[in-house]
Amino acid sequence: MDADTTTVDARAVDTLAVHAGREDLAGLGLHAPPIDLSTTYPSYDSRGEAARIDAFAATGEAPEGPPVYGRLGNPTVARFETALAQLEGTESAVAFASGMAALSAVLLAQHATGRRHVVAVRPLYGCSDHLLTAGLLGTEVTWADPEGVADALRPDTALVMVESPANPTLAEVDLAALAEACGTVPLLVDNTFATPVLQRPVESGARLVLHSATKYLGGHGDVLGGVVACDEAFARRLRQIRFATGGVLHPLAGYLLLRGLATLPVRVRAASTTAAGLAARLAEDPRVLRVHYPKVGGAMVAFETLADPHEVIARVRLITPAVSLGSVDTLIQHPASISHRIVPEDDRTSSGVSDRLLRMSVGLEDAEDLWRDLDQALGESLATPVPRPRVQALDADLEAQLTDA
Ligand code: MET
Repeated sequence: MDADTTTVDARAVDTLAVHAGREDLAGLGLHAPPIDLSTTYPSYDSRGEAARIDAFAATGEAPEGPPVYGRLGNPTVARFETALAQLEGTESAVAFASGMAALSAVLLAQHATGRRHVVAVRPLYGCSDHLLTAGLLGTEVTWADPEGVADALRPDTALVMVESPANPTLAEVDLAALAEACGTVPLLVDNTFATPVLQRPVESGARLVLHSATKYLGGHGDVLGGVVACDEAFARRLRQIRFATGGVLHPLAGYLLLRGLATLPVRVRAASTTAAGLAARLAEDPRVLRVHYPKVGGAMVAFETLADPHEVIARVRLITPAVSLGSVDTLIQHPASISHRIVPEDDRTSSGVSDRLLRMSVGLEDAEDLWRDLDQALGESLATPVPRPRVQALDADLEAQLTDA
């Protein structure tokens, strides 16, 4: 693509979201990006193909021209990668079949250097926690508070990993301070919840930015994907891992993700406005113990109720009772039962994922309609009001009192 990078660098996120990855379309006489479903790419020049395979194996650089075979790359997926890299402010991005495939590729790339130690900050999405804790890819993990990361680093530390805002508590980390504490160890920030509309972690010193593209990037609950935005040197290693292990993003998914990016800023801002309003109303509600809403904003709200959280889930009628997030419809789920079920109970609760916590992904519905549904789902007012902090992180003492009661 012939993008003028000086101009592109100066463009606002709203403009990039609409135009990035599509720079060549007018020249091709196209409006919608073409979908290339090829698994293989014919060539009468086997010597040339051998050279291209050798070059890819040696460098991981995306092949010029047709990619030989679908596992080396795909032009439709490449458009999404180009666009996401521009939105995150990185040189490159490498897309995968899911967020977990993307995280696995980062771990494999680092472990291939002989370093298997990872320092991570809880909470993380339950399956990310599980992948590190269970050592399925040979990882040895040390869990640390953000302030303890520097002390947890070892000569064989391959990676520091954090989510901010974190899934599901929406806890935030000072990314610039954390990046400083990491020194030369790469910092991976899962930016799924904030999206590049609200936060660009590389500007704070992160080397790797992870997304479950299934969520806000896709935005409509109809595509699974993952992506790592990073410098080109790391992207080359990720492409080699992707080629060898096969966790590729399907071209149709690439098309849908590029299409989703175009509306990302308007979706995120609209849903964030509604989410902030709902968080404020929940914080004033006597049936709600605690509300978690991040300073960076966003469309995720977490809260704890005195009512049985399973009953609240059972009573929603407009809100969709489902795991996942980032869709146009509002979703609610109980992390201790679903998204974080696989994390051992003690680890879950000690990282703030209480059994009372509900996590809501606010969509694009009317705010009053959503409030009416939440209001009826929360049930009758309590006979005995409980003293309640407002919007803040978990209060361990109060939680203990409630558990004992
Ligand atoms: C399979 S459970 C979780 C899916 C998604 N990562 C979420 O947090 O909702």
